[in-house]
Amino acid sequence: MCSVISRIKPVRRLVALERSLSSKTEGWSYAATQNRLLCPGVNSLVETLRVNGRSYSTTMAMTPGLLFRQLFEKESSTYTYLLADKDTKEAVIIDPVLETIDRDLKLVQELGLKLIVAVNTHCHADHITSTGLMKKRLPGLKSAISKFSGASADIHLLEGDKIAFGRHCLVVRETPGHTDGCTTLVSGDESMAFTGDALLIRGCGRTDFQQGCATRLYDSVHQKIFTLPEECLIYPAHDYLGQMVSTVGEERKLNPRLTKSKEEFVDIMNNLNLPKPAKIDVSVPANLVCGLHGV
Ligand SMILES: N[C@@H](CCC(=O)N[C@@H](CSS)C(=O)NCC(=O)O)C(=O)O
Repeated sequence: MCSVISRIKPVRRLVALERSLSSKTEGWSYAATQNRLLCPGVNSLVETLRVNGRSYSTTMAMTPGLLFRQLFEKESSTYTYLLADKDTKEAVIIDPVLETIDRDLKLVQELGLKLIVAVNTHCHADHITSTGLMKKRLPGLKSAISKFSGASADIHLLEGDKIAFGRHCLVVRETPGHTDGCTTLVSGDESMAFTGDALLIRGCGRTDFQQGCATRLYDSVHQKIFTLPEECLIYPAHDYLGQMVSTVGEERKLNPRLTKSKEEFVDIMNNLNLPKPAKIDVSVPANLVCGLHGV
């Protein structure tokens, strides 16, 4: 197993999480987030969250020592996320897109970061990942994706795996349903969840291709995402309406699909009648090999 990935038994995970939460510094603690006030309409660009009297943009990390950037690729409406330890400079990128590789690597370089893992939340059908090309440009960079994606990568992720960067980490939760290999990546303090296409803001990933299964997606979201703290920020892989962030509490209450019964959800998903993603026939084969096929 790669050294940046640690696999711990589920019973030990709680103990480890408790330890990491109790070691917070700068007068901030996970418990403190329980008191934070969410401004109304947290989705909007300019609104703020308040923690212990301090204001934060919804695109800033609230974990001390964590650098966080939300980046957008407009053709596929994909969000890429860059997270780094401010002290060690070790960084992880989530769902980078081929078209924006130069922008993303420039930012990494400008910020003096050392990118150690490029992770895909799943095998995307609508755009080509840049992880393969990034690996060519940054020797030492490791690619990661779920074992159940069927895609090649340096690291095949499983439930409970931890992707460590400096003193931070992302914990893998398997959330299949949009595809078999969908994962949600949760920050170690459970303040942020990168949900890929499993849960979108007021929506969810479609289930009509690539092993899609509406009942599986419903169970994944209810068991693996809606069980996170209600203040946990939701960062999806896409948004088609300009929304950038939500929370577990908001989606539990307001998601028009996932607040329904499982039977109603399946009916909604079976009747979306969406056109196929325009690039599906090139994206899927390419993403099965880190985005390098035919590129
Ligand atoms: N028009 C886009 C594809 C839009 C789309 O199908 N998005 C997917 C996620 S990317 S596979 C999805 O699950 N959408 C759910 C929804 O309710 O919109 C294109 O041609 O690429």
